[in-house]
Amino acid sequence: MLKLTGLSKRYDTGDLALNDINLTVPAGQVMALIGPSGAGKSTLIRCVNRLVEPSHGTIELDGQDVTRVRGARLRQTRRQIGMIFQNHALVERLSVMENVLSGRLAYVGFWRSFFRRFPADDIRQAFNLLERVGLQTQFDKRGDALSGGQKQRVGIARALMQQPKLLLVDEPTASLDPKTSRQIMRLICDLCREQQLAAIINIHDVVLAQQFVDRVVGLRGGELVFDGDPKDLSPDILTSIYGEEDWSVVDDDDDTNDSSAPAGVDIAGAHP
Ligand SMILES: Nc1ncnc2c1ncn2[C@@H]1O[C@H](COP(=O)(O)OP(=O)(O)OP(=O)(O)O)[C@@H](O)[C@H]1O
Repeated sequence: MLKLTGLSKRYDTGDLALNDINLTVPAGQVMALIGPSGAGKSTLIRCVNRLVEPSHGTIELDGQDVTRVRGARLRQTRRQIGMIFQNHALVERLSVMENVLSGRLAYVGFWRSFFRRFPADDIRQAFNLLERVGLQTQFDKRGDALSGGQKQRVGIARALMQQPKLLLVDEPTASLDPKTSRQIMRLICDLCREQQLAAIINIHDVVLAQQFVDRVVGLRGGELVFDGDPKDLSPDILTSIYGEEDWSVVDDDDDTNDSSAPAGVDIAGAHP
């Protein structure tokens, strides 16, 4: 479980990127973080993995205050947080298997991993994860020989190799086609539920998020302006997050707008 209490961040430039954010994400819950550009989504994620130092407030992971830990404790904390990136961040010249095993780097140490001496259990776990993400037959392919969707699956398997308590996911579908985007969102959400991981997904595609996540949090100007069920994202609430827009206008070429959208909510075409 992740708990943020009174989390604020003011950058040296004077920008107040987060203002008194209070949030609890229980194990197994997938939360989408939405909001316009500059709302503070990346800052929140960076505070949690401690790439950015919060100005005020606390961050607790499974009851442990990780807000100001340093050195070995910071490394231990980061081990518990799996990251999935928009650009996959694979080592392109390494194989799929080597990329997945690199998720164990923080556990096995540099020299052992440098000589590729991973324990047999790690290799077994990597094969299991590759099977789970549908890449078991591609384990010896180089990273640069994969499609965008396949790279993202490797990124997911690598994050899970860490055996994290929390997943932080940054725009996982930004460069993917609509069908692959849905498959990747479904995979991430299913895995979080199966493995009882808390997850925060920073995502711009509101319709896609609504179809898969358990909860949506909306930020605007560093403030939390919505925290609720995806099906409660009404046009009024979307306006409170993103500002004035005619949310009922449907784009003809909007492939993600399908009948599986939550019933009773007019979210059609809600692509801010
Ligand atoms: N390193 C930094 N130094 C100073 N100000 C920053 C820094 N990073 C972000 N900001 C400011 O903090 C605010 C929140 O930015 P942030 O990147 O967290 O927003 P975001 O919601 O992730 O935006 P986007 O969707 O465009 O990625 C903005 O006003 C931004 O200009």
